[in-house]
Amino acid sequence: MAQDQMHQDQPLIVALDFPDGASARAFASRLDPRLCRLKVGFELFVAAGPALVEDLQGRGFEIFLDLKFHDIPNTVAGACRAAAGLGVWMINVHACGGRAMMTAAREAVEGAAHRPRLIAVTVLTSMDAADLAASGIGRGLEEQALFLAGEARAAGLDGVVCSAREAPMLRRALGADFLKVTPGIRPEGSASDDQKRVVTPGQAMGDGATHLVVGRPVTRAADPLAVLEAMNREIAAARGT
Ligand SMILES: O=C(O)c1cc(=O)[nH]c(=O)n1[C@@H]1O[C@H](COP(=O)(O)O)[C@@H](O)[C@H]1O
Repeated sequence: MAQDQMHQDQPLIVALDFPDGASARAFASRLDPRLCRLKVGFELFVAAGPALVEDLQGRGFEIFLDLKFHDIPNTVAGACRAAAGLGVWMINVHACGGRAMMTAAREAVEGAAHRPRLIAVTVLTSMDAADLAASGIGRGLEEQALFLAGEARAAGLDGVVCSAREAPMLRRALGADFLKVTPGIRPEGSASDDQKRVVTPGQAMGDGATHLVVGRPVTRAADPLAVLEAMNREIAAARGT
């Protein structure tokens, strides 16, 4: 099966939050690219760099390079261009960097030979209303997520990272095609860890999430493949497929 065909309907993204390339490679060898994409974030990218991304892609995994760029437009555009050059499937920026920054990011990836999906982080799933207020934001949680998602859409981005709890509201406001990548996913009965807004895989899909990011429930599992298979079954049931 062509890689594109294999991946196009796969909503699960496993967060490879490991401290070094060796641990990430060892863990990835226990997974199957037909069951998930992989997310490489700050910790791993700083430790292991582009070579690891290329290695994982060589094993058939599509990569979400989660570096959450947030800087002046010119700097973010350059970072996005460099990330696109790695051939990754998806990259992201922080929506609170502003519309000009997001527009510069979008123009940079549009000019690249390989155009990754470009999405923006709205309100982190580790934050609740009190955290938002404490960081000086006057809007409520949902209002802020909706505002930032609207800014991302106005800048021409493909979607947002948001809590699945906000997905129904964002689907109503911005449509089903605007990507809603939702971390804070926890299968029934698993620990919330530091996530304050958690949702089960089935519930997230039912609520309009297009992709689910899940880390520790898979990376700390005794049998990660079994957890992925169970999550994929739950997703298929929620989609009615
Ligand atoms: O951008 C992200 O991926 C992200 C945004 C957000 O609001 N919340 C959030 O948890 N994440 C990422 O999603 C992953 C969640 O991991 P677990 O909490 O272990 O499932 C981590 O890699 C986070 O960096």
